[in-house]
Amino acid sequence: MAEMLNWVISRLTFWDLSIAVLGLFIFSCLHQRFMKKGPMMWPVLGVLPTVVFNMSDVYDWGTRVLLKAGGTFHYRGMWMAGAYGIMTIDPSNVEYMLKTNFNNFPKGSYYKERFRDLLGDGIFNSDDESWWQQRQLAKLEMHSSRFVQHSFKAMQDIVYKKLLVLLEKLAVSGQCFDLQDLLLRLTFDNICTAALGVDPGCLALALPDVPFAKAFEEATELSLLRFLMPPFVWKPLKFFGLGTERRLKEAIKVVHDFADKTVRDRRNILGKHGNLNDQSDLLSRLMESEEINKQGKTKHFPGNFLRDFCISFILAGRDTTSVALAWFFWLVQRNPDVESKILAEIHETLGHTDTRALTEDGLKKMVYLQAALSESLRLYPSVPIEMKQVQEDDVFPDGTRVKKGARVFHSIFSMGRVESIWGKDCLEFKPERWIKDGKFVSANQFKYAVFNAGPRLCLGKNFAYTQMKMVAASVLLRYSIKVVENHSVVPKLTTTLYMKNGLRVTLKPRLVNNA
Ligand code: HEM
Repeated sequence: MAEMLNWVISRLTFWDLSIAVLGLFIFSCLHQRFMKKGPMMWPVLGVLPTVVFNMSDVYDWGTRVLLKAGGTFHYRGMWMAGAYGIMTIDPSNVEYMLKTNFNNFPKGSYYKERFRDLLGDGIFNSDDESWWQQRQLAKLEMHSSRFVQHSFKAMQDIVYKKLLVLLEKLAVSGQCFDLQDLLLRLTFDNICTAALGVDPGCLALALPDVPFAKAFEEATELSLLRFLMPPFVWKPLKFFGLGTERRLKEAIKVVHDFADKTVRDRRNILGKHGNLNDQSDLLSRLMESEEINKQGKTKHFPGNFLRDFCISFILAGRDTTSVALAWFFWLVQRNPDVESKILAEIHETLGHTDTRALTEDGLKKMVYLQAALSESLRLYPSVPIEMKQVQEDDVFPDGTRVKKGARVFHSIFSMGRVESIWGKDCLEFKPERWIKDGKFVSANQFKYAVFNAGPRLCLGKNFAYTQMKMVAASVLLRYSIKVVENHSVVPKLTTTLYMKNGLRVTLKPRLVNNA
């Protein structure tokens, strides 16, 4: 037998070997293509080439593949890169991961390692005890009537004193502009005011480049780049301070310096006045909540706690509502019947008030607007895909097995387009699906995971709805929005669902008294 094998090997040529390897390659591709569920996995390169081929329409392609695979598939990344796991849109799997067996699906080291330089151990980048403590603190402060009133007042100021003034100028000039960019500026100013008590001024009339905002954006984008690069590339770049890692370090320094200075200045004010009674932002509230020990000395939060806490908070609330509003305005102008119903509801709510200013109670009454915003987020969720890392081997409710260290993705974008969840009209923009007997009816968290679900449910959900309703109603009441002809509206491939080319629009004032 051994002699025969030697005889065969001695006669093999280079071409024989090449043909054998090619045959094996084709066999493995065909086996994968026809015998397994999910996207095509290539030998050595895993799912990578398939994703690259479908990059131009990656979200819709992903939805098609997930539906064809019955809701869940296994994937694997490049050989030796250690990337493997599953992708799912099965609500029972999502519930299992986000609630039932929550502790086995943390954010995990893969995510945290890439964001640690920017976010430290802030709430958005922590698990276990550290996350839980920050969550309790944030919940307490954010749900206090003081914070709610302060943030509402801040929203009113930003909308009436800045956004509407700017829109008036743009409407009069008839100029075409990027509405998404304005909304991003608005929410950045708003979240910084709520978190730090500082308005960076991005939405000023001249639309300036604000170094802190620019650095924040760059630091986020460059941290995300670490998810696309293998560690053996970004880690040496970081060590030697080269390329993108050098730029990341510089951007993070600007962000941290700004936040550190804000914390220092606030401490000085607290030291001088003994209280921060006239400040209702999150940072001031946290500082005032620091314990005072028996000797009358303050026990400060450790290290960079306050800075990391606020930066995480800004990251969480920065672009999510602005991109949601951009998709909402785009969908509304394509659906004039929806627009008419929203307008009718705004007029009904405002009644005969002279100021045409929206109150908190007024916004709460706007059920149809709430439905239209929820519907828009269903089709275009601000966070399209979420990821968790498996702690210990586990089995999902649909029978899928996952190994320790695997990464589990759930596609919120695809879940919003599943017939078995939303019905045959799942691809249509229909706010009515959220209303029953004149009341807004929420969807099951695990089918509509737009704000996450379970113990890590988004802490800013109420804040976000109030902000979105305030902006949407104030703008639609005064202007009809026209998207520039032939402007291509497509999603950008990143962790937040930006419009890749922005939203180029012109404004037409409505024929009413714009007080
Ligand atoms: C349309 C707007 C928003 C959407 C769709 C949204 C969605 C989400 C999602 C999907 C998560 C989970 C992220 C993760 O764990 O990786 C999350 C977490 C969070 N969100 Fe929001 N968010 C929105 C607005 C906001 C706003 C305005 C704020 C702040 C005022 C905020 C504060 C937070 C915080 C602090 C967390 C972390 C919660 C935790 O880990 O316990 N969000 N949000």
